[in-house]
Amino acid sequence: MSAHGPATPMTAHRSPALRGQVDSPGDKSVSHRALILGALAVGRTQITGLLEGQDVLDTAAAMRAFGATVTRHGPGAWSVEGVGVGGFAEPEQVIDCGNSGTGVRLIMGAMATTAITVTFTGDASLNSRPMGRVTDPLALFGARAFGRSGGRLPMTVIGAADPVPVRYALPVPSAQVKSAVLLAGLNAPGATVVIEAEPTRDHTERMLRGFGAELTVEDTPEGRVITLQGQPELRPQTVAVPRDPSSAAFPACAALMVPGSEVTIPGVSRNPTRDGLYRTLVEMGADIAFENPREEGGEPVADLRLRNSGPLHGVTVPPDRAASMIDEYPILAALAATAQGTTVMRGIRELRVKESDRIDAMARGLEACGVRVEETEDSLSVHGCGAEDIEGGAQVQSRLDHRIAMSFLCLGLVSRRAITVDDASPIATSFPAFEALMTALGADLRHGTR
Ligand SMILES: O=C(O)C1=C[C@@H](OP(=O)(O)O)[C@@H](O)[C@H](O)C1
Ligand SMILES: C=C(OP(=O)(O)O)C(=O)O
Repeated sequence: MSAHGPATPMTAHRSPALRGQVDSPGDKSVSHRALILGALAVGRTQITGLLEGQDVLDTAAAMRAFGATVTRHGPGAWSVEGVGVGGFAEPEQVIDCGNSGTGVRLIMGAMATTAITVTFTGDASLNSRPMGRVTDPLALFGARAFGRSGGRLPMTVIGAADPVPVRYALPVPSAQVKSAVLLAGLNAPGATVVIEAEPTRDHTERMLRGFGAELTVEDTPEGRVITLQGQPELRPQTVAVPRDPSSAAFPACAALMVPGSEVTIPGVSRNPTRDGLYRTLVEMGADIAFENPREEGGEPVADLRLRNSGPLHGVTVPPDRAASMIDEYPILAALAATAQGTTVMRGIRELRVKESDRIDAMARGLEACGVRVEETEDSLSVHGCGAEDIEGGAQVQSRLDHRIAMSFLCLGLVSRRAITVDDASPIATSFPAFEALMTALGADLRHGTR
């Protein structure tokens, strides 16, 4: 369970060149899925490299509440004794998913076709996010949901006693919605079909296949058509979680902001549904090498080597890239402030329903640091100042959003005057070692407001 403790301000000061290697954390998306599919398999799944961030710990606690035996054996080494598809027990307590949209939405899907009743809640950020995007398709299976106005948590979901399979075209590009439908489809007889017009991260599809489900993916004029045969017996797996490209983005972009930096980040996922930021950085002129490309745990990975070899230039990021870098726009916006010229990010309306309204959070924070921005409902433009000319000197609100906090702490490493984030504690949801790893590279991060 996660309770939000007292705010812990943190301040970033202009730093010397960042140098060294970063063992960045396990992938958050893959970690949630490994725990949930492990809980739905029959037998013991072994996981290495699990992200031990609060979001994932909350999912682990939830899987225990549904009857799985979840054990930590050492750093990142976990096992899950599953209860089988349809075997979830009704939890005795409210399921608290903390700050995690992925956790709550995937777990709602996983329980929606079992005849149990579950009440979900989260922190103030999660309780303000829309759940109708998940409960609408789950209703087609026969599940019912009763939440607060606007489809918000706390919410009680009554799983379908007699589920029917579903054919569903995603109205928003969302891997969470896609995954919720596929996980619900596991306990429905027959074929559940999800159609996505724009490809989103495909970890659920990859992992379902790995656990022995029959799943096909077809590219058609309508989009990607994913077909899952229901009621398989999932076989336990050994899951090696790759390192998270969304977390690696912070040391990577910090290295590209701080003059003279050279940083290596081994074993980062290069899954093409996640690599939009890295494609964008190359277009901006970044010096990045993707070394030793290989496959680990069913995902392509590579060692990233980044050199700061001068200023980057602004680019226009097209809307069709948004899904492949959806969590990286905050750090890209910070990096764009240090580039020459304007960076235009289009097709990003989904950022408004993340842990915070990330377009607004970045726009207001950047303005407070002396950076000129323009926003629309669906876009953000950042006028770069060059690495040496960001004013900084602001206290920025992190709004219970780990990525906003980390983005401004990275920007503070180059700004003239220090940047404070009012609360760095949300960083522990996805990247608990952020401060330690960044400090080891030479970043000047200090607790408090000075
Ligand atoms: O499926 C996932 O693991 C995730 C999907 C994305 O959310 P949406 O599906 O809402 O775009 C992303 O922002 C989130 O951090 C993780
Ligand atoms: C959007 C994010 O996570 P979630 O939706 O799982 O809260 C994120 O980690 O940036």
